[in-house]
Amino acid sequence: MKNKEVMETLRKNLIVSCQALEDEPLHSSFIMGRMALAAKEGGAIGIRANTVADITEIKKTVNLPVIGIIKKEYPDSEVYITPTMDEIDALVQSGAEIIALDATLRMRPKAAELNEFFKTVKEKYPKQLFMADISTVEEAENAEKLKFDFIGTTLHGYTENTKNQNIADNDFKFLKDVLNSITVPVIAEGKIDTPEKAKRVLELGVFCVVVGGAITRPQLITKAFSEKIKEV
Ligand SMILES: CC(=O)N[C@H](C=O)[C@@H](O)[C@H](O)[C@H](O)COP(=O)(O)O
Repeated sequence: MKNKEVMETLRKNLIVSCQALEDEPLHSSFIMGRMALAAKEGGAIGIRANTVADITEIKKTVNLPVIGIIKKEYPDSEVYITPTMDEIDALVQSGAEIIALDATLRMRPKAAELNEFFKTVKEKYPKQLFMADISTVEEAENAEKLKFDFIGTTLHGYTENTKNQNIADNDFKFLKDVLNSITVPVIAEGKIDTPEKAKRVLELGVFCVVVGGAITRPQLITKAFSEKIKEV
């Protein structure tokens, strides 16, 4: 699929994140492939996935554009979503239409800084689409300057600066601030856990929306039920 086609396909649509880490009950590339198929049957137009193994299985199972990431922890950095060139190289090989990476201003492994790192990435892979996973408006503005193709709110609430914050707070105030600050397509991602929230972020003007756990992490879905009934 050409980049222009990918953009057109995803516009105003739903992407489902199909991820299960090693310590999760559904950890299995086969299962992630079936999750992607279920997502497609339900109307998803794209898939977000972690690891080359999962992406390969998903691409065998459904013909949908993929946002690929590799989550990898390094001892010298808090950055874990596609932190280094090793993960970028592997994702390019996997054929992921879009590669997402941590675009916070935190130090990357081996004391690398985002701006220098991403310049090198773009020089190496000028035709690849990239998504910036950010947590603050400042990071969104920086990612726009770096010429990322998409900016996602993925890490809002997951960094030291933003912990305890939720994208839906104050009728999506953070998201509105991001949308007012940049012109690059914004992808709403992270804790969009109801169909109503997905609709609301599209009304506010995001390019498309990614939903993960609320669709593909049954242990979290179950927890929401089991905790609710305890209120009785
Ligand atoms: C913070 C982080 O590591 N987020 C990850 C990024 O890929 C995934 O674990 C999330 O499931 C994904 O962003 C979708 O979000 P939610 O599952 O809340 O709909």
